[in-house]
Amino acid sequence: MRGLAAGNWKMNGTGDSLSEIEALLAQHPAPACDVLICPPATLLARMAAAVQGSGLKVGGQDCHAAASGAHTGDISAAMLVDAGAGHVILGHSERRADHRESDAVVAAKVTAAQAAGLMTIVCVGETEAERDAGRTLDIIASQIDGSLPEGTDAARLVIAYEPVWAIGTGRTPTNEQIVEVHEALRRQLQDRFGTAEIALLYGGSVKPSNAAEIFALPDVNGALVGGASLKASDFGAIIAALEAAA
Ligand SMILES: O=C[C@H](O)COP(=O)(O)O
Repeated sequence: MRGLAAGNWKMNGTGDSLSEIEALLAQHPAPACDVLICPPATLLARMAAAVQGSGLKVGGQDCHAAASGAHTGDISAAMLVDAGAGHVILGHSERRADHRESDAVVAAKVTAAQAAGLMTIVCVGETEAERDAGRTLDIIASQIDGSLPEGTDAARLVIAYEPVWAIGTGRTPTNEQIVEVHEALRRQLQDRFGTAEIALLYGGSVKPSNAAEIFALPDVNGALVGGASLKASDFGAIIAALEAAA
């Protein structure tokens, strides 16, 4: 399956930051893997215009489960599509923590986003306390069960495994820990959807210096990158590592 290097800019970036996209396009005019940037919503339409006709895609970082209505500050899936998005990240641990998003809320968003035609990148991952208690695989299996609603379209699904304790900390799991979780995810998704074609991304402190090693692991089909996606030079090096791993 084609690898996916996805960048999540989180709450970073203004109009000036679009120069990083121009630099990335100059470095990777025709990437041999899928490349996605999810900027803040304020930049989505401008970034979509900037990457038009290139191999680079843009996506949202979240959407509301409702199609429209009285939800101040929220954005619907159709609005993301209208702004040029083809993907949306759902259930990121920062949304789960900052906005108390439950698995059921994430599941409702998956239904709405897929109905609007978006590829959905659903995030799962354990906290450090859960890992220390030996509950990692149970937590992740339960997040997958709860966050993927009946009727989920596997062809519009990507899963990102992001250990909460590895996000933005510079710490990463061991290769064995990543493989253990990705193998469990692969089995669970194969059992439920009857396909091994769902891309599994690893996320959490991916950077140019560790990307090649992570991409060489079985059942790792790419990465969801936070901090290192903000600079074209760093994200470009991660894209190159994924291209080389194919
Ligand atoms: O969505 C991205 C992840 O939360 C990873 O963030 P990070 O690469 O800054 O650790």
